[in-house]
Amino acid sequence: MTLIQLCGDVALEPNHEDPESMIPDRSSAPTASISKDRVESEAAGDFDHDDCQEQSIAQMERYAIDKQIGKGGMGLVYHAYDSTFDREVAIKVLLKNYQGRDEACQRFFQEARTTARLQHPGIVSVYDMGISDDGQPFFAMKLVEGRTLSELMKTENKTQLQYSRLLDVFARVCQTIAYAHSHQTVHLDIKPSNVMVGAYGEVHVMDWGLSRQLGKSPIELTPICPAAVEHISDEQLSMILSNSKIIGTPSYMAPEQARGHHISVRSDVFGLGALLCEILTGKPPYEGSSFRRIYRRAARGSLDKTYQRLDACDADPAIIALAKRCLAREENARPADAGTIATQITTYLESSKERAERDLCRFFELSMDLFCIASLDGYFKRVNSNFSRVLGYSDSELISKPFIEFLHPDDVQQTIRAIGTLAQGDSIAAFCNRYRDSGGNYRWIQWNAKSIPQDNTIFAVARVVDGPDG
Ligand SMILES: Nc1ncnc2c1ncn2[C@@H]1O[C@H](COP(=O)(O)OP(=O)(O)OP(=O)(O)O)[C@@H](O)[C@H]1O
Repeated sequence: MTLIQLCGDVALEPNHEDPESMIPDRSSAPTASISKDRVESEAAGDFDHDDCQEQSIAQMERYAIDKQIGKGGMGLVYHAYDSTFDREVAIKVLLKNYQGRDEACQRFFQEARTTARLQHPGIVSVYDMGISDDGQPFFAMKLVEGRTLSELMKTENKTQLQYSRLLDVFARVCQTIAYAHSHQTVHLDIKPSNVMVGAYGEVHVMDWGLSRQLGKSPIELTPICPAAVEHISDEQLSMILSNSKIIGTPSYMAPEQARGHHISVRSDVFGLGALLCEILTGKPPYEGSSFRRIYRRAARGSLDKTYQRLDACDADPAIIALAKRCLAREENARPADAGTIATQITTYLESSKERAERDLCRFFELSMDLFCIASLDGYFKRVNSNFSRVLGYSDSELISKPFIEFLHPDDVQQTIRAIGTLAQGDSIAAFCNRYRDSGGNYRWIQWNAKSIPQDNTIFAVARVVDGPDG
């Protein structure tokens, strides 16, 4: 039975109405499974993920396998110890069901080679590849100790601080993809589960298994006839996509990538927009109760609801506009490449930090109070101009000596006790001591302070009072 008719260069007209309404009721349709969540070209097939429960890898001479730490569309990832270099590594092993399939093996090693060729702090280093002692294709790479962006987004609540942290992660992803674009490589599967944030804040773009090397022109695929995917099962759709060499994850896919027209750097630009959309709204551009529904939305570029969702979120309009530009249905309406987005988001983040700093300084200047940031080991790190006005010293004089040197000798012990209280994480309120001014006179100063012990930092606000009782 012929399931599909592949046609020539057919474009799907984006449906600006609710795409769900056009889909016959197939409430019994299976929901997207892991293997179908991502569309793969050569290796797609009858893989059963339950089988990987039974897959293990024998210990190797160089690598001592510890435990499984991840599972992806093509492989299992293990934590291991590399005895040659005395270090921990991650080892990815091709899933058992793909072993013995030449194309799948080639693609697996191609992933290792591409990742190794791209040398950038945002891409894990590949150390080794080969066949394990028990005959399984594997490659060894830097072990990233951290969490995926999708895990981070689930746990982070969206305070302003965490939101700007996620935007920082996004900027780093853009820089990494920009580097890949400058080496004519497109990733084609940008999504939160393919971004890992390490324990020290390092950001890695993972899973270059679907990446492609671009020539001078975009890579042409085999376009899918829209009618072919209207009334078919998820399994049939998987097969059609596989035959058309369509690759990616439908929830995050550019329309031209999903339709099988072609792929270019602007397909990755859409992927970056999809990542930004999930950071801003908590959801990817396309949602649906089944793989088929999500795929159809992607192929049609049914983005009206996505744009509405973005408009309704409480992010800065400049960032919403950037996300919408990246998610433009028409490729030419998107930013030219990841480098352009990296510049825009970095400029935005720097200017918002500068703005926040400027606003803060204006408040400091308006106030008659003394503001300072100090360290728990007894030095001012930063003081506002009121310190100089009140005490007559320059900022550098105040910062260069332990603050205890300015104190009245009778106030030293109780000040040390107050710092002890702050070091425990407790605040102090209306604490008074005397500071010597540049003329040798002592001024009573009343402090309110709190600390962040893990940052070794005290934040304090003070004012001159007539005596300990004000
Ligand atoms: N170098 C690494 N260090 C630590 N953990 C890793 C490393 N590489 C992968 N992992 C973990 O293994 C999981 C599976 O990774 P993998 O690249 O095989 O697939 P994936 O990107 O999650 O899935 P898919 O291939 O289906 O898109 C990751 O989500 C991550 O948690």
